[in-house]
Amino acid sequence: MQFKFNLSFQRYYRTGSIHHFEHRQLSKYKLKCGLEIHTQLNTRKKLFSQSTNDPFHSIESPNVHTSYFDIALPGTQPILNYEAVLYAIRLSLAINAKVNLQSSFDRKHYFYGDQPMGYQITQHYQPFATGGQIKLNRDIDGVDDKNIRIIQLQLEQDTGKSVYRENEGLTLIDLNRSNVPLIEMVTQPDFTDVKQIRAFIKKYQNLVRHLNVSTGDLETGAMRVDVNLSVNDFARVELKNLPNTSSIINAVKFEFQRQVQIIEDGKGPELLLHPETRGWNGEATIKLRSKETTIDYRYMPDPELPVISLSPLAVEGVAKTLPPAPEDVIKKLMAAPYSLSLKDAKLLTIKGNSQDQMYTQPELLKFYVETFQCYLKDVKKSENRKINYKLPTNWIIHELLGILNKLQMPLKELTVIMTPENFSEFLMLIHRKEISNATGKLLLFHAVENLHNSDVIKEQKTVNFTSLIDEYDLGKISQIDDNELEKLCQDIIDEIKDKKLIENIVSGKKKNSIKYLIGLGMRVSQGRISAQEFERMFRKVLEI
Ligand SMILES: Nc1ncnc2c1ncn2[C@@H]1O[C@H](COP(=O)(O)OP(=O)(O)OP(=O)(O)O)[C@@H](O)[C@H]1O
Ligand SMILES: [Mg+2]
Ligand SMILES: [Mg+2]
Repeated sequence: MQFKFNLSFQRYYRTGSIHHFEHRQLSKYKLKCGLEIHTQLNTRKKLFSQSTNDPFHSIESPNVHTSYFDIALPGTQPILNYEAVLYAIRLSLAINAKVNLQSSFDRKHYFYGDQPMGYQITQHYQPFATGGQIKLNRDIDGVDDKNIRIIQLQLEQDTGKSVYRENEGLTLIDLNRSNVPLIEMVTQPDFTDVKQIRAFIKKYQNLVRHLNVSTGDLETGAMRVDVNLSVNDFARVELKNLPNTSSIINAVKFEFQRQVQIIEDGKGPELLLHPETRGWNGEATIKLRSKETTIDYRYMPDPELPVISLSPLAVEGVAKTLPPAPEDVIKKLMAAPYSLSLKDAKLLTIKGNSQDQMYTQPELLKFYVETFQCYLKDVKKSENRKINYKLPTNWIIHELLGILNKLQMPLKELTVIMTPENFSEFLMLIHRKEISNATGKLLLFHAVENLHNSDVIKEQKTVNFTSLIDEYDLGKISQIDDNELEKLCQDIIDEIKDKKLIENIVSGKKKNSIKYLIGLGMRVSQGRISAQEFERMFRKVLEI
């Protein structure tokens, strides 16, 4: 039956008739979803041992970050890592959850090869924090305003990893991940469509990165999302092992349709009465286990771990160190005087993928804000008082970061010698039209590259752009003689071997190829003559 249904679903889907289906029928079907999100904390040590918390070396070097406790040698006992407790307070406060001053650990029993103790230490009866919410916001998250309530947060251990070598009939066990601290955050079933789920995951991911409690990466498994889903209040189905956002979204879409179809066929009472757990094979959700085979975890308080007893002062202390929420920073940047676009404001606030960045968001934001303030002051002193709000972002986000990436130079290193005052000096050269954009790009690149390769950094002298312009001979030829420019364009045309190209430009067959000529001109003139000037002159010379 199941299989038959899947085929008919595929047919619906592929022929596109799903749209009719949606309009005609779907309003009758109410989706209800709740999420459980597991996040690895990036503390230095593991949750209950002194091993290094570094779960991502498994393939090259399995089982290197393991203590006797992590591999469950009999007689070893857990000792709580307080850093994890501080991280948990941070995250709880950031989502307005109530930190419980007393919380405790419980054992959740199940048998699995990568779970050597035979149970996982979690918080079942008295979780770490309760309540709270995350608000989805139309202007920032791109979905209608919606409040997602949080049920609770609990601290728990991660398990080890099983590596299956099916053709050899082997399962290898790697315990580097065993006992890595996790926070499980559980939401109320408040989600009513898939866009809210996508926005929420992104927002929560941004938050844990912003708070510096986790890398938040889904690809590495540092963040793992389980989705609980029901339709019209039939039993909830839990979707597990969803490796990335697109599988989460596709699995939810599929599962919703599957349940709708079952209800349509009148089989809801028969098939959707019992909770079940399903996985995702890339095309369909597949049954992993049903209620009947659900394990009885035999939860019991862990007798080896005392209750976590927090003083209200500890919680207040952490509260004082919390950075402003990302969306407050974004709103501020989008308002005057910065007036940034949502995209640029996000870039300055929200950490992207955690790997290989030459800067942290707070460093970048500080540099931007300070440069912006200097630029405002400098503009007030200049003749042209019209503020170009985009100038600081364009040059910092779009140009400077590109250069730093190319040179693999950290922003921190650069800002010692290229201060916000210096950078504003550079922006003013463009503001006053003393140099063109193209020259600006060259100048900035040379300046950063030189600093990168020289001893200036050690001497900690700051950069002086005005003298660099002379040094590199980059002054803009603002009053270029038309005859000279004409000769330059003629020379460029004469030197082109591909005469067909010129013919095609003239005949209009390949109009756009004139850009190639302009590019050559810009290169020859080192960007000191503008593209518009070149275009005008090439057209004149070629008589088009
Ligand atoms: N009717 C429902 N439809 C959809 N989701 C639901 C429904 N009822 C509860 N949920 C969601 O199911 C999730 C229950 O998670 P919780 O961690 O409490 O229990 P669990 O899944 O049984 O335990 P485990 O941690 O072992 O997976 C919550 O996210 C909740 O919002
Ligand atoms: Mg669950
Ligand atoms: Mg759970």
